[in-house]
Amino acid sequence: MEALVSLRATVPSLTHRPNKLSVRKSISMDLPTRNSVSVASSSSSIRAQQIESKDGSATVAPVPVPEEALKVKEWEVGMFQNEVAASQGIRIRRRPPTGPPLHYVGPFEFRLQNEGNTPRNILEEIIWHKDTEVARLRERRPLLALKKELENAPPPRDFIGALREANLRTGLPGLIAEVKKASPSRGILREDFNPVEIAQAYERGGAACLSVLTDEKYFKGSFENLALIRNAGVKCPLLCKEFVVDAWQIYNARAKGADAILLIAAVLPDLDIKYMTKICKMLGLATLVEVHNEREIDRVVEIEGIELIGINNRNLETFEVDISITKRLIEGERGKRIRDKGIMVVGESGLFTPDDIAFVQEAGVRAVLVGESIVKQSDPGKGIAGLFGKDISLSPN
Ligand SMILES: O=P(O)(O)OC[C@@H](O)[C@@H](O)c1c[nH]c2ccccc12
Repeated sequence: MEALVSLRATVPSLTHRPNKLSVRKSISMDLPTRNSVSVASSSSSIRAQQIESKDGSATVAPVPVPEEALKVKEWEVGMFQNEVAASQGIRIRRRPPTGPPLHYVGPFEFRLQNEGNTPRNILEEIIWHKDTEVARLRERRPLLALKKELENAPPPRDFIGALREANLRTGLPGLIAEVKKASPSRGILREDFNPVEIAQAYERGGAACLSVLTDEKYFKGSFENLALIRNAGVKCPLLCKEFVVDAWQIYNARAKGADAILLIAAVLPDLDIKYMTKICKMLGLATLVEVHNEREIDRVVEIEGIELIGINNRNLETFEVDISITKRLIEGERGKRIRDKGIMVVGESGLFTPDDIAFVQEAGVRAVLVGESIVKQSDPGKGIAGLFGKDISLSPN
């Protein structure tokens, strides 16, 4: 049996896009386990209203009272973001598309599993989790409080300048060495994980900059690690490796001592990247904008103020790694455009040997971002010499 749940008249603010609010749901009598429907009583704060359903018959549907209209509005914004993103080829949805918040769906709550509520891949799962995580954190420390903290933050250092300098000094790509304990694709990379010791070893080994993972749930990182490394006196500029979905996170990163932050083009529409880059500039942070395919790099190159683009050889949706992606994305005309604009390119992920480094250098990168191959070594500093095939520390012995 098929039922059409029309939300049109339940959310007055959405009537300008009524077609987006008709949700077709299959409800069968003997509920199959994969499409199970859980039903709970609706909130008492919902008023009922008569609406016309598709076939013209009148039905009763709930109307949110004003204090809850805000939640609906938030949901609407989320949906709108998903649409803008999709128009730019972004497949990652910022929020689960089935909504609005449960009890607006009808006189009963309907929650259909595996019908849009399930993330399509790991990146989408991370983003959905991040969105709620940030909303919670933001409530506890509003932007205004965070802005105050900035006054006491250690001053930002020149991330891109350090990469350029290292490239000139060694004739090899400047190294961003990643402090990485684990990842969803590789599991735990290092059991005895002391972030400060690893950071100091990287610095001694000749890293130009460090990348510190701050996501807790999926990468076992933390902002505490970032602050510890900064406060231990490590001089290499620090990249905050986060999944940014909200400008609040940029202020937070700077407050913790970051010198640069990652923005992922597979997640953020152009306008977000543009305005987040502006905020970063204002705060003295560099942005590393990460891309993985032609469409993303073409979008990013045209955004005003972009200075550093990272090409991730790992597809964050499937975990597949292929270092020839770096080469493919900066070949020919596209590469020329990037060089003409003076944008520095970073080759990211899956780099293990001197041959790998030579391959991406030949392709045109002037910096690399490396985690697994060096963090796994008993002495991560010596791991750098192994990666480059030579000692690149400032005082080689
Ligand atoms: O450990 P690897 O394969 O050397 O990769 C490092 C870095 O490129 C990778 O951790 C990374 C690149 N982009 C990301 C975005 C989020 C989390 C992690 C990443």
